[in-house]
Amino acid sequence: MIVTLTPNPSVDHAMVIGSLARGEVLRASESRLDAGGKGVNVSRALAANGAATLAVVPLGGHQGHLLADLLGTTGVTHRPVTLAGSTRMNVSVLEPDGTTTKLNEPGPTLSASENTTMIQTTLDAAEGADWLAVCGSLPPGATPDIYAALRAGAGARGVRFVVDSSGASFAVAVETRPTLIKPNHEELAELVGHALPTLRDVRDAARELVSSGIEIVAVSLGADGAALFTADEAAHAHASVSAPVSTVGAGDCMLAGLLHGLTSGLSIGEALVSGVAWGSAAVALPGSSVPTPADVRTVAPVLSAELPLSMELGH
Ligand SMILES: Nc1ncnc2c1ncn2[C@@H]1O[C@H](COP(=O)(O)OP(=O)(O)OP(=O)(O)O)[C@@H](O)[C@H]1O
Ligand SMILES: O=P(O)(O)OC[C@@]1(O)O[C@H](CO)[C@@H](O)[C@@H]1O
Repeated sequence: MIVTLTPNPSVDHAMVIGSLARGEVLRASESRLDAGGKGVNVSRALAANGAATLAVVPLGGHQGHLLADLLGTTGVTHRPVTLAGSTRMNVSVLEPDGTTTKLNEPGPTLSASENTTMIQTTLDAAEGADWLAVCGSLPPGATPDIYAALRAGAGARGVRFVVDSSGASFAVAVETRPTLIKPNHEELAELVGHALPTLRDVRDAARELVSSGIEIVAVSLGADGAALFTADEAAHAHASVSAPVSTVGAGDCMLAGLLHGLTSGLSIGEALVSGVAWGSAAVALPGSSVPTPADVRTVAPVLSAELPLSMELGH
C-alpha cells in the first residue's frame, strides 16, 4: 500500500491553444479538468495500474467539492481533510509542440488546527502502509515542520517516507532524511546550489545526498529519462516519446511507477525502468492524464548498460 499526502492539491484546468501570446485573447481548441496535485497524481497513476493506494487530500470550498467529484471518477480511495479555505485551481496551457505553461495558484491558508488534523489524518492513514509519499508544494499556513512530524510518525510505524517537492520547503524536507526523494534536474541543482550540466554532475550531487542519510535519490531528467542512486547502486533509464502532448504530472507518474516497482520486489534498475515507462507514457497523454497499462506498454524504456556520465542534460 502506498499512501500519498498532497498538502496543496488542485483542480487542474488544461487548455490547448495554437501558440501562447501575451496580451491576446487566445481561444482554446480543447479544455479538460483533472483531479490534480502531485500526490493525487501519484495515487491516480497507481490506481490506474491496479496498485493499492490511498490519497489524503485537504479539501475546501466549491473547488474542494469539485476536486472530490473529480477524484470520485478516478477510482482513487481518498481521505479528505476539511478546510475552511478554498482548494486551488491550476491552469495548464498546452501548445501543439508539447510546450506546457503552468499557472499555479498559492492555495488556501491552513490554520494551525488544520495543519495538525492533516498530519494526524495522514499518519492514521499510513498505519500498515509500505510507503508514505508527501508530494507537491505547501499551501500558505502549512509550515515546513510538518515534514519532521510526518517523518517521525512514518518511522515510528515502520513506513518508508518519500518526498517530492521543490524550493525552500523541499530543502527542509530533505533535512529530515526521507527514505527516498524524487527531485527533477532543476530541483536537484537547487538543492545542491549549483548547475548540474552532465549526468556525472547529477551523480555526484545525488551521492552527496545519499551519504547524508537518504537511502534512494531518484532524479527525473525530462526527455533524458531518469537516474537512481543508492549507496551501492546507480542506474539510468530512458524512453523516447515521438509526440509529447503534456508533461504535466509526468514526474508524479514516474514516481508512482518507481514506488510500484519497489513494492513489487523489483530490483533498483527494474523499478527505475518501471518509473520511466509510466512517466514517459504520461507525456504522450493530454493534461495531467495518467497512463493505463495499455499506455505503458506503448513505450519501450531502456536501462543503460552503464551510466552515460558524459551525457549533457536539459537540451
Ligand atoms: N519529452 C519527453 N520524452 C520522453 N519522456 C519524457 C519526456 N519528458 C518527461 N519524460 C518522462 O517523464 C519523467 C518525468 O519528467 P520530468 O523530469 O519532466 O519530471 P517533473 O519535472 O517532475 O514533471 P512534473 O513536475 O510536471 O510532474 C522523466 O523521467 C521521463 O521518464
Ligand atoms: O504547486 P505544486 O504543488 O508544486 O504543483 C502542482 C501541480 O502543478 O503539480 C502537478 C503536476 O506535477 C499538477 O497536477 C499540479 O497542478
